[in-house]
Amino acid sequence: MPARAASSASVDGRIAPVRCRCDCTFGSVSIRRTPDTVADPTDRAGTAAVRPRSHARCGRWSDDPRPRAGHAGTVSIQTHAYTGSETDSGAVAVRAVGLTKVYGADRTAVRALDGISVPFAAGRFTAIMGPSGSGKSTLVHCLAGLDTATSGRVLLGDTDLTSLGDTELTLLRRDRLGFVFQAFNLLPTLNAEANVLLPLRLAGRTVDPAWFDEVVGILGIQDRLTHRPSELSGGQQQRVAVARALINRPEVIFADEPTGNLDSRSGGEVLALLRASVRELGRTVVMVTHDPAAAAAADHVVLLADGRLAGEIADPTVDTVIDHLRRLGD
Ligand SMILES: Nc1ncnc2c1ncn2[C@@H]1O[C@H](COP(=O)(O)OP(=O)(O)OP(=O)(O)O)[C@@H](O)[C@H]1O
Repeated sequence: MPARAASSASVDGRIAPVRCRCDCTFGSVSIRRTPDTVADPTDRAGTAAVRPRSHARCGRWSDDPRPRAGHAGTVSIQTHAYTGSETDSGAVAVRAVGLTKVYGADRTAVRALDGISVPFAAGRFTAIMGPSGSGKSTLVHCLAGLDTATSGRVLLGDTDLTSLGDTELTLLRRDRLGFVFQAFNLLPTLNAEANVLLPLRLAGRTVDPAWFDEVVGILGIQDRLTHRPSELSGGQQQRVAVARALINRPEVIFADEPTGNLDSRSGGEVLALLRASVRELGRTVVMVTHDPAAAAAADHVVLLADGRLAGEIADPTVDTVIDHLRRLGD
């Protein structure tokens, strides 16, 4: 099923109210690419001139007050922005509470996380940044149940991950989380469709064809579904990985340097798609990155230094991110 289109109007680069034909829960997205598109990761909305801001679940519409001139060559995603109650109410999707992680022991001990407490808002895109060795990957791995903390807690909604055994953690990761890694981590013997569907197959769940079509439509991989990873570009492989992360409608998608192996164009497209996952599909994304342009695609940046929280940036731009990193000595 192709993504449904939203009707729109744009006057002199200003956002005009639009009426959409969406009938899904969180709203749908229609992606239009012009032949000469060039991804612009600093385009925070990942949109062209018109970005309807809607309350997709109740059908209310409003103007985006900010003038938003079209970015030449931007990945053009015409959206129903997700402004659901989770975001509005400030609900937290996942939270670290006094989290400490020590690798090794005695003289070789490394305190990668040092009692860090930080919430990650539901329905938002948060980037984690900081100097090399500051604990970014360790934090994300602990939040995602891929690594166990030495002390402290990780709360996914009401679930305390640190109280779960290995089997429970495996099931939780499978059922409630999505992952996007720098190295794509696709299974080479499976085609793109089978890779996307893998989490559902492992869970013994059936596929919702409408959701599958919507996800692959958003990610623009409809015509690559029969290809194996070796037959796809890096950017296409990462699109498949994002689709796989979305297919089980996870509460949180964790991304560790998702653009690290991509050229700037493909990286920008993947960032726009992660934003679309948040704004159009109501997901929560937590992403580790070294790239200020990638961080500027997020709603919020959490800064780490020496395993501790070292600052936060609301509504980051490339300049504010670089400025904060400079002050951290990165
Ligand atoms: N398995 C491990 N065993 C021992 N020390 C580790 C291990 N993993 C990470 N560390 C150490 O923990 C600290 C934090 O590492 P981590 O990879 O989380 O940092 P990072 O901020 O993600 O770094 P980078 O930006 O370089 O990827 C570093 O000093 C690192 O050397």
